[in-house]
Amino acid sequence: MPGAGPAGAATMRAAVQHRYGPPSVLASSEVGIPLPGRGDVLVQVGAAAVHPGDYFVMTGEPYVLRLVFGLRRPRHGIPGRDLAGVVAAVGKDVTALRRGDEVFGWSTAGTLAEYACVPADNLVSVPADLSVVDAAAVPTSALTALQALRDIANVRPGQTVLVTGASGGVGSFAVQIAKVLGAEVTGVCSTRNVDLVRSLRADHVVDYTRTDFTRTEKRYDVILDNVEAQPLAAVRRALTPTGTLIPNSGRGGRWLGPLGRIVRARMLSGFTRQQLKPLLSVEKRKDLLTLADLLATRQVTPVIDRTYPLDEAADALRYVGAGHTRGKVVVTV
Ligand SMILES: NC(=O)C1=CN([C@@H]2O[C@H](COP(=O)(O)OP(=O)(O)OC[C@H]3O[C@@H](n4cnc5c(N)ncnc54)[C@H](OP(=O)(O)O)[C@@H]3O)[C@@H](O)[C@H]2O)C=CC1
Repeated sequence: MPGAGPAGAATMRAAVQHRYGPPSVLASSEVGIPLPGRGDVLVQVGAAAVHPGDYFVMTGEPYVLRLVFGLRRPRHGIPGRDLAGVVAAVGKDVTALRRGDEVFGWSTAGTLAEYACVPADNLVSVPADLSVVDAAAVPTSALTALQALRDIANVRPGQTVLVTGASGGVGSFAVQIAKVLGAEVTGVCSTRNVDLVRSLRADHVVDYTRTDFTRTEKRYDVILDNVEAQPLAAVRRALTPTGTLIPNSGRGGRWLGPLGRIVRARMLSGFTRQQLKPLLSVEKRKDLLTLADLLATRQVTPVIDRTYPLDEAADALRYVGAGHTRGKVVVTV
């Protein structure tokens, strides 16, 4: 897009993949700057977070993902969903944002690049004093945690909530959001992350290398299981009689995986509707605004594990794919 890039450049740097595969399929390339449609915003990307979900989409495994993202090769050559940056240009119908605004939000793909085209409805203003890296870390993971705890589990003050993978991208937000909702929170993590999870205001921390939470006497009203290291039936033992378990390992695809497991568990293991609920999180602008408030008032603070420059996006995805991140991994552009 002539005029949008620096000195009117029409091309940009991006992490591009032409086929499914390991992180080495991602190559730093020069490509055309996308053109914003009528309701779109062209964002000059400052930072873009990467998720386990981005890793699965890059590899094209499990295969069922290819039904959505392209059968033979990825439909979107540039991966990446979450971003923060500055508005470089707006489409004809966009009135709420203007060139120069600092924004964060999500796209279906294409954020691992110098510029990304995003529907204006997917973006909100970055709260004052929040860095571009912190803002990019928020959208998908924090929205997932918020919707799981507030909307699906309907967490109420005084309830007991257990979060597995409490040191990870979703878990580190979930611990903080459960506290905001007034719950008594237990985070499950490894020894090296105990202090981190305590610093997120967890009331109790279970080190899974020493204690199996499914084998203690303690019972929880809500369990958000971001790891699914134990079978659902074992985790059910740790629920109160009216408790709710939300599995969220992302295994088998974002929606098909949880739905498949829940149908099987309900049919074969006698889980009730109340005991087991699928997490089908959907990005909503009003939830992003809620999160912007929580960030502005410092009730929620992103945890950043590592940042990588755009040219090393493959290394960022390799690291995320290994599954041991502490908070979020962000690519800076
Ligand atoms: N439904 C949705 O919309 C979304 C789903 N997801 C899914 O949620 C899952 C979690 O995502 P995310 O938080 O980003 O993942 P991360 O990779 O960021 O975090 C995983 C964390 O879990 C810890 N961990 C590993 N094994 C255990 C264990 N047995 N018990 C407790 N903690 C453990 C890891 O640390 P260590 O190994 O050091 O213990 C790491 O900190 C993913 O599978 C992802 O696909 C994510 C975003 C959206």
